[in-house]
Amino acid sequence: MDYEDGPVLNPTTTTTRSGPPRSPPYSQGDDDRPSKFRKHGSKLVSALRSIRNSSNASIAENSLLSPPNSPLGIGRVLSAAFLKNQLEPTVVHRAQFKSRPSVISVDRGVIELTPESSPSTSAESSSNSGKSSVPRQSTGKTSLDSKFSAKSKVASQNSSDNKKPVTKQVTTEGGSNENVLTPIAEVEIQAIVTVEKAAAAKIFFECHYNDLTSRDLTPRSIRRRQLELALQQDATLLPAEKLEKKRAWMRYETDHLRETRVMKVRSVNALKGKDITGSRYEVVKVLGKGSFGVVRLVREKDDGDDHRNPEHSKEIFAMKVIRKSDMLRNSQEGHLRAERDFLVSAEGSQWVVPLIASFQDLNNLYLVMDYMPGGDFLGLLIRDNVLSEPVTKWYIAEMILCIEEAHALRWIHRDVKPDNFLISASGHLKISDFGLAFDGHWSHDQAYYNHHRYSVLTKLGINVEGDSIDRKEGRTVAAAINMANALAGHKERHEIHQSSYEAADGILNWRNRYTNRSLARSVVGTSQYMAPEVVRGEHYDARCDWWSVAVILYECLYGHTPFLAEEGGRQQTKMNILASLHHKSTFGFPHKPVVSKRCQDLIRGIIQEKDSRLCSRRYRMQGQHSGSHQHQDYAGRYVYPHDAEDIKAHKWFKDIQWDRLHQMVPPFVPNIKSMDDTHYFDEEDPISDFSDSHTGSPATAKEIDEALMPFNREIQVLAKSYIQRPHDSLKLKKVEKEIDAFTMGEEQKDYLKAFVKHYGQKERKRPRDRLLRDRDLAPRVLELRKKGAFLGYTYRKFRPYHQASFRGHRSQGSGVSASSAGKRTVWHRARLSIH
Ligand SMILES: Nc1ncnc2c1ncn2[C@@H]1O[C@H](COP(=O)(O)OP(=O)(O)OP(=O)(O)O)[C@@H](O)[C@H]1O
Repeated sequence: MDYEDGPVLNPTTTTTRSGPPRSPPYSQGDDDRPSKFRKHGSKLVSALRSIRNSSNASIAENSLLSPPNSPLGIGRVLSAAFLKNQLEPTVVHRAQFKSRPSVISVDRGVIELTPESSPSTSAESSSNSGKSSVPRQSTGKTSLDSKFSAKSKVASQNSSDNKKPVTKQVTTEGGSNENVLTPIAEVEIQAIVTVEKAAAAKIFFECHYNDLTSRDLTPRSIRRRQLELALQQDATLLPAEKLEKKRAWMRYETDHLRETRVMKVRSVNALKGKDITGSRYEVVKVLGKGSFGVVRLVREKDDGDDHRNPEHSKEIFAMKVIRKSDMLRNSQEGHLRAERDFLVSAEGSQWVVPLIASFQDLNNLYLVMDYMPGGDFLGLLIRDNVLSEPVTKWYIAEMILCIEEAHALRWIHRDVKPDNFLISASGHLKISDFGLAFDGHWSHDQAYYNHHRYSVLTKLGINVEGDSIDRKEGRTVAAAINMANALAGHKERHEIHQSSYEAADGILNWRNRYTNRSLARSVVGTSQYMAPEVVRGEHYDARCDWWSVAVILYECLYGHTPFLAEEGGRQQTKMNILASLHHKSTFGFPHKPVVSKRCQDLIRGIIQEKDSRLCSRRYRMQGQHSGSHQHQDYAGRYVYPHDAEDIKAHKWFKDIQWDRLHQMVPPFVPNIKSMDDTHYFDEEDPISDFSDSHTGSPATAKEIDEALMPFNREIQVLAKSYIQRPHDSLKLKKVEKEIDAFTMGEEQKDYLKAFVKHYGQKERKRPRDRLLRDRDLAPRVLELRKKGAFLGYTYRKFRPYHQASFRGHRSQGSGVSASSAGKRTVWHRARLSIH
């Protein structure tokens, strides 16, 4: 998939570098310090206190944070507080805080305070007291700017003692003074640590209260209504039986609440490294691999917790494991949150792969889903090359219903392609991979996360150096302008406006009202299936998903996609897409296989510019009706429910019974022998699990020598040289070719290849985020983000043990249970031929 080409994040204005050297904010006495800075100091501590308190109380994932009875009420109060926090600094009302609390103390277990009158390692405190053991000049160079601004960097290099530990006096909350040794470089890092933590706290609270206040009904109340409706309509039950069912339901709800709380506590423990949540699942096989990590087939381990439901613990699931560090380096937080949020909001849908749970530990995010044993639709296309028209029609019809389901929830998928439709045990399709799906909400926009972090750093005048390329680029005027523009864009999108505050009806909605339209232009998707408006980076809407369906329809019938360029790569493919609309020669139908005129007419109807594209006429009339924004997503894009009405009404689909499709037997039903049958996922080369690759501490020389013992010296030297250079997949292929040319047995060659893969370092992409490119800061910042960036990720699906009798009318779980597999009727053994 192609991810958004977002700006590479360079947080600080390079103008700081080229402009006159700033006075280091910490280098002057309190009286000289700009009031703006003082305010930020208390703001930071206030935010920090909230994160500290929150982590103590496990608020992040823990129900101890459970809001008071009236979420709307508390939401308003809290959001007003957030808003205020942006408009003016938070005041720390604590009588004993006569001085500005030190950011140094922030990362310690206890909040410590540095009185401005006390001597300190920081220039600020030394200048205040004049009693510091460190002379004023040298401490001046150790201010925040000393690391981050070019000029003071030179000064700091000249200072021989700027990295030496010096004595700092701190006052604890109890008021006692103590001397602490703090290296000066650490002071600088601590400031960034504080900003990171404050940002994580703000992001968590804003997302949490947005979630609570943005919906009228809780999932629990929806479930209760569904139950009451079902019981009301069931004339076969006696009143006493209905009462018993209600009581049973209450017990399930109580169990669900408790188990959700347990999961959240486990996630909090896992973040502290006390529990490896993923290890509660036994890995059966690796099903697939993507840009994110891996999808594994897993079996829940029987940990003895669940005595009431012995069946429950034996279930098989597909678990998507997403490595946090890769995603953070690639600035994918917005996408990851979007994927999880979409799957949560699609609970109960029969056309979306059901999410069972989501959680995290220190290194990974986990999405546990129903296992789709039939593999993905691409696998089916690969096996059969071309499909007949009736079979194609069936699958395209199901794809249409899948996409309509996402649109009904006001989400655009943006990456519709055969690999993203999975085949369930019963043979029906379900749509998956919402990694690029978007509803335009601010919490799914990466710029929101960047803004929270970098706006404070910029205000504090902290200039992050980044890597050598940043340092080189930082000197060019163009880079400075780019940077200023990128920051201005984020600011506009995510900073609160005074007027919006005054006019606010629901304060937590302010970001959505001010969301920049540019959000609706990001170029994402897989090029072959991309609609022309997406390729051009124009404002697009849900109609882009229908274009992709027409491309798949063509592919099913002809065995290849219409615009794929054999030479020229992605760029040429995109050119072909654009050219197809103007030059008939670039888009036509091959003579073979023979395809009906009706079908070709349908494809032609959809392969059109969006304004004349076949789907729903409502798009053409958009904005003409009052209240039409009810069909717009948060970024202002139009997404209508049931928006394939014109496609469904096309003559080619005349014989499709749209309402009954999900009850009918599909043309291909997976032939599965057991509930963990994975033969539809079998690959020639087994997919390696990322936990197999060497990611921990580097192997010792002894380990490497031992691994190479079976080879002669010449091969040993060569093999060692291979693992010294970091490799990407291209380089690895080259190395493997070289190994193939060795005169040795095939087994030995395979061993050597495995050796290089295992011990060799993977070449890392340059992180998009400048903080994560800075050699000194990156490890610390990454660790913090791994802990704090995904708070609130935990989710557990409501699954009463005897679901069948209570299942809501939309729900159609297709999970494959070990003990129930034999009894299920959905396991149609007869595999129909699809030729
Ligand atoms: N619920 C599931 N059941 C069975 N297999 C699954 C399931 N979810 C994912 N897979 C397999 O894992 C593969 C990768 O999953 P997914 O599409 O979510 O990853 P991705 O990296 O986001 O994909 P891409 O990089 O192609 O966009 C799928 O193509 C499919 O083969």
